[in-house]
Amino acid sequence: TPAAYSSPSPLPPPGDNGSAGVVHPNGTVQRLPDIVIIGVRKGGTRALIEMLSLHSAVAAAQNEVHFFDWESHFQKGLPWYVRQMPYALPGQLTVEKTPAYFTAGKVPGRLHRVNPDAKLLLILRDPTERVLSDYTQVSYNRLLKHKRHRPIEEVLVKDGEVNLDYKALNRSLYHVHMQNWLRYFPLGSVHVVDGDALIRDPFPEVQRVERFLRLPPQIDASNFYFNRTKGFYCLRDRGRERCLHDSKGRAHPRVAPDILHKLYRFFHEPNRKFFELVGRTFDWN
Ligand SMILES: Nc1ncnc2c1ncn2[C@@H]1O[C@H](COP(=O)(O)OS(=O)(=O)O)[C@@H](OP(=O)(O)O)[C@H]1O
Repeated sequence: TPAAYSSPSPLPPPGDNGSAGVVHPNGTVQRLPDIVIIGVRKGGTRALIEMLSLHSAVAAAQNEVHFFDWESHFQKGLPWYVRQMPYALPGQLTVEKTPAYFTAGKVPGRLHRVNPDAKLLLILRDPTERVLSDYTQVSYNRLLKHKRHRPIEEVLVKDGEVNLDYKALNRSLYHVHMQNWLRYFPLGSVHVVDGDALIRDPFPEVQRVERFLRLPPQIDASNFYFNRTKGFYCLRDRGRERCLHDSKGRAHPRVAPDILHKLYRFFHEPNRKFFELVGRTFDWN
């Protein structure tokens, strides 16, 4: 009832997510997501949600919703969140992706209160590669706004050491953020997608996601084809071919080998901690 949302907290009391759906005359329903792609920023979240949308039992939100991490959105309350969701057919699972969720401290607790049974997809890349991708995106946006951007070496290193003040570096400390998620969600609720593998050969990774979500296997090898111009796999959906937007798959800056090695070394211990947390290793530098 609307009164429930006029309380100081934008969320109803725990266990009450009765707001959960808006049913439309055509039989579709907008409801809280069953699946949330929580990140990581630049991990391949767009590719993942597009690939998952190939499945007929998945309805995906088009835009990043930023409900749990942006206060201005969060204050609008659950009914607003639900209205950002796609129109799902009966039997379809709803999914949204907001890459910033993974590294935003308040998100796991908030999401857990709304849907403790949510299935979480986390797509990760080699942490160094992710930093370079993050840097590339930020400098590209600054360039568009005619703002100055600092050369990569200047942001990565300070007084000869890895610059811990650089925010993009923190976002690649996967164990720190994962620990925060595991305070609220059991490991079994999180499936980690190997973002580097998804770039090289998406189909097996997508099959693993299908299995985790207990979806009947439906996505097929023929849904993917390598586009040599783009240099990435693109999608074939009922005969129609499409690649991701040009903002996906940008060239990264060249970094001096000694700095690159410093970064690899820096991430070695955090990576080990992450592998321990999730009981699995990844092929990172
Ligand atoms: N098939 C396919 N086509 C194009 N791009 C692909 C694909 N699969 C994964 N990727 C990688 O996705 C990276 C962008 O990640 P995100 O979508 O998570 O970025 S964002 O956080 O939403 O901005 C993007 O990072 P960059 O290469 O650094 O641009 C891509 O490497």
